[in-house]
Amino acid sequence: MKQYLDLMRHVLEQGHKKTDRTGTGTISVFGYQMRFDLQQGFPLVTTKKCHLRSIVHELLWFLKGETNIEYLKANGVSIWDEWATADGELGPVYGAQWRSWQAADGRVIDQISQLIADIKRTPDSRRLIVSAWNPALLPDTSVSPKENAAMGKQALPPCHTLFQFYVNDGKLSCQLYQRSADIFLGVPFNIASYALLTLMVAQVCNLQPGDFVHTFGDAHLYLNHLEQVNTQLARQPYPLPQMQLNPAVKDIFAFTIADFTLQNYQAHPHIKAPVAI
Ligand SMILES: Nc1nc(=O)c2c([nH]1)NC[C@@H]1CN(c3ccc(C(=O)N[C@@H](CCC(=O)O)C(=O)O)cc3)CN21
Ligand SMILES: O=c1ccn([C@H]2C[C@H](O)[C@@H](COP(=O)(O)O)O2)c(=O)[nH]1
Repeated sequence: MKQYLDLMRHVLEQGHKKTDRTGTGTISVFGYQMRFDLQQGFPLVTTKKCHLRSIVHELLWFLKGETNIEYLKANGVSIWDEWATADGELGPVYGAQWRSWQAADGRVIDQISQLIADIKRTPDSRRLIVSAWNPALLPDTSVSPKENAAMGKQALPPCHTLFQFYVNDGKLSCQLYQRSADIFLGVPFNIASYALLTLMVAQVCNLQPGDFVHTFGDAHLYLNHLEQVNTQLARQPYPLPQMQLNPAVKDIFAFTIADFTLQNYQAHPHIKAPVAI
């Protein structure tokens, strides 16, 4: 995961100080790109131990189209707790936009089913896109994420905003545009999550995995993560692990946690950091 360490180093060296919504303060750059060849191993950060279970459950939860944290809590995943209402609601976040985008004419669009059908039917298409960015549902910035969720708005506007697939030579690649990226806490999750999604979509479309291209808008290191970042930069990455999917699954919505096996994951100890709310 040299790419990830290079991103951290780049932001430390080239970034500028910037205030932010959470009041924490960041060092930030605008615009950056990483590329992972998914044939070379599964891109899970090795310079700190990452909790793959949370990442897989979060992705399965998006794919179910759910926006209440009940499923996550039932599976011991707490990463969305701080933004949800007492009833567990987050408003119409990723799951809602991916699976049930409400069109002005009353149609409900399942972008994921549409995407799979389009990849199978027209792999050369340049329109293989899923958008989570829906201007009609953006939160009111004068109130908190929880208050927005309670009013039916998104608790947070989607950070992983839009992704596109590309088929070439029997291989499926995916590019994500992430408008805002918490490099220490969020990005290891985002890389692994989209790498996994690419493997899953490739399998159900009978394609081999290609590249995951990760493009950033505001990529930032929170000022209260800098010690953790330096600890990580002093560590040597290990070789990448491999991800095995149950080959019998041919429906993108049929995957369960038991269908994912991570092999040879060698990582340095976990590093704790506070999350900016
Ligand atoms: N500031 C901020 N950073 C984020 O990465 C982020 C948000 N806010 N808000 C919405 C989601 C929630 N995500 C999160 C939230 C918390 C962790 C986190 O605390 N990770 C710890 C523990 C992981 C676990 O419990 O499994 C870590 O060490 O990775 C990661 C991603 C990503 N997003
Ligand atoms: O998947 C995610 C979700 C969120 N983040 C980070 C990026 C920012 O640090 C915050 C969101 O705050 P905004 O003010 O809405 O940009 O969460 C992430 O890195 N990955």
